[in-house]
Amino acid sequence: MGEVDPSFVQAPEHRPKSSIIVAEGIPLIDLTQIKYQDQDTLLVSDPVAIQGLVQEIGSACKNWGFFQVINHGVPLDKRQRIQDAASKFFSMSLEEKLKVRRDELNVLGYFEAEHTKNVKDWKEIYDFNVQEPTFIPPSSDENSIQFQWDNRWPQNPPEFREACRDYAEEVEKLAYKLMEIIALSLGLAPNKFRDFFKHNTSNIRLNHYPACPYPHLALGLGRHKDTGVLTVLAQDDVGGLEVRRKSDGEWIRVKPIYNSFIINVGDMLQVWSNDAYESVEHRVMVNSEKDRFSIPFFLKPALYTDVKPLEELIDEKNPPKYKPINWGKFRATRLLSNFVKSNVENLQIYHFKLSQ
Ligand SMILES: O=C(O)CCC(=O)C(=O)O
Ligand SMILES: [Fe+2]
Repeated sequence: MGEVDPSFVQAPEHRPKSSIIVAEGIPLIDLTQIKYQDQDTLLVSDPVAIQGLVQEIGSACKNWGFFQVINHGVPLDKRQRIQDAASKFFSMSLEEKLKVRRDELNVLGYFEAEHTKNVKDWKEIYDFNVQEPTFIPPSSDENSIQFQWDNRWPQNPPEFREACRDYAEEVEKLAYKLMEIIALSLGLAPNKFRDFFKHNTSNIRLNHYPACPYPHLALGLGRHKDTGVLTVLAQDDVGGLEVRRKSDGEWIRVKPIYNSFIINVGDMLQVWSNDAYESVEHRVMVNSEKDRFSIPFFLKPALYTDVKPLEELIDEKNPPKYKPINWGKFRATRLLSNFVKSNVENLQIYHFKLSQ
């Protein structure tokens, strides 16, 4: 088996425990009621009809920051096609995959050296943006780095690009439906968030966690919070995702449920909601026998968006907890720190907290 490369080894306090808590787990929510809605028509022609669902999703966002959905309306064949394409892509030679490798300037494509909290993850990934081309606002800062946001499509497998695009279209619709419900759950107009996504920077990531001989030392993905607004994650049947339970800080394993999606609140929704909903830490265990694949869709606003607590949610008793965060700058700073391994913590939303 040989020695493990030390760059993968987690500090003892962050290593996986030998006992797994499955417990109650994150809430499971049935979306049958909104399954057939199109994203162009508001759901709330009859808000009373979906009141129960709004409440369920609101409590899940508040108490867990995570939930799982079934009967979500994303066609299974499109999910299967992207899963197959991902598996074929990752099974190609490293040389082939490196042709579309991400670097300091090209932020999309293949990457096999990601560090989370400065420890290397046991995984390889492929990122693409959902909106092509990504809308880049003119920069007012001459010194800012001009990243390349163009998708870097591999030549093989030939069906890759189409499978990615078809799936993205469906999962994006689901994300917008969920954002309407989330708006309602915060007492906002259902279309409150819509304009933020006109020039969105949402992306999809294909994750491949190869079987790992050191499951007690390494993690597939170290503990982190998602920076965007909302994540819609498809995981396969291997399992390994753990969520930090808000009530007591325990790591709870998310049990795979066939054809379900895992939804979680991202940092930007935490800021918009002025901490009503929090972005929760999660991490991924590796498996010593099986490879695991997962596909998160990260809903993200336009680069020019200044994210700040929404006016409707603040008043004298509940003053804003954050200074405005320019999404483009926040993202650029994080991209730079993710690329180089450094010993300082990368930029987090609490750096923008206002003292109360
Ligand atoms: O693979 C998973 O289950 C989670 C992936 C994840 O958290 C991420 O890519 O941000
Ligand atoms: Fe994540």
